[in-house]
Amino acid sequence: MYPENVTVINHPLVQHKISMLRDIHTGTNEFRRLTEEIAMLMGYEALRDLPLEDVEITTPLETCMTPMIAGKKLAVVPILRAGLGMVSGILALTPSAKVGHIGLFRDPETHEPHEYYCKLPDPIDLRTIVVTDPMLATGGSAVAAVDFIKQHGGKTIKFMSIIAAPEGLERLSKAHSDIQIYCGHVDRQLNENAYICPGLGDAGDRIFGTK
Ligand SMILES: O=P(O)(O)OC[C@H]1O[C@H](OP(=O)(O)OP(=O)(O)O)[C@H](O)[C@@H]1O
Ligand SMILES: O=c1cc[nH]c(=O)[nH]1
Ligand SMILES: [Mg+2]
Repeated sequence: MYPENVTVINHPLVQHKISMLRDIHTGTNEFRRLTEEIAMLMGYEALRDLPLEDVEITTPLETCMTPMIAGKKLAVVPILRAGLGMVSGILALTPSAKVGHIGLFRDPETHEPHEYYCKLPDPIDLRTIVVTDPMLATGGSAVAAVDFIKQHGGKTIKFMSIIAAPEGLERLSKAHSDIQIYCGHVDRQLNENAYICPGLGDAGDRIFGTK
């Protein structure tokens, strides 16, 4: 039903929390908490292919070889602002991950993304990079962020969004068929202002309490 590089994480806990996130009555505090929890649950799934290596551990009874995550080369890269809300959820799983930032805002008229900040951890080419943004609408911001990471040398990229529009999902998966895309729910469509319907409104504003 979706392109090969797309995974919809339809776990009941994720679906339940997304429904709470959508609710117009969900205030900033709860919205932040839910965004963090959903990111953690999605991260559990999105990171299931992290490489393991056997290391020697001494238990109270004996010494054994037992698996641990190989290397420590993970980077979480939120798309500012809204992607920031997902970072703590991923870091709860991988506390040693480095964090980069890509600042993009969408022009309200043209819906084209504009970059205003970029800082990525070195060596970016050796890291698994998890890009976070709760909303994948037209896909313009996601495509621009992944373009940018690739220009800086990034190779292994996973994109995580909580809600995706079919239009954005198609655009991102076509533009970057070599990355893995994870989303919590695929909504019906974009409206004339390129907002996702039914969606949840403006994720950045709801996370940070701005309007
Ligand atoms: O798929 P697109 O059509 O590009 O739209 C999605 C982008 O729009 C929102 O950011 P916004 O521009 O509102 O910035 P903000 O996070 O600072 O609020 C959202 O967080 C995505 O980054
Ligand atoms: O529905 C949308 C679309 C873009 N950005 C948002 O925050 N929400
Ligand atoms: Mg916004």
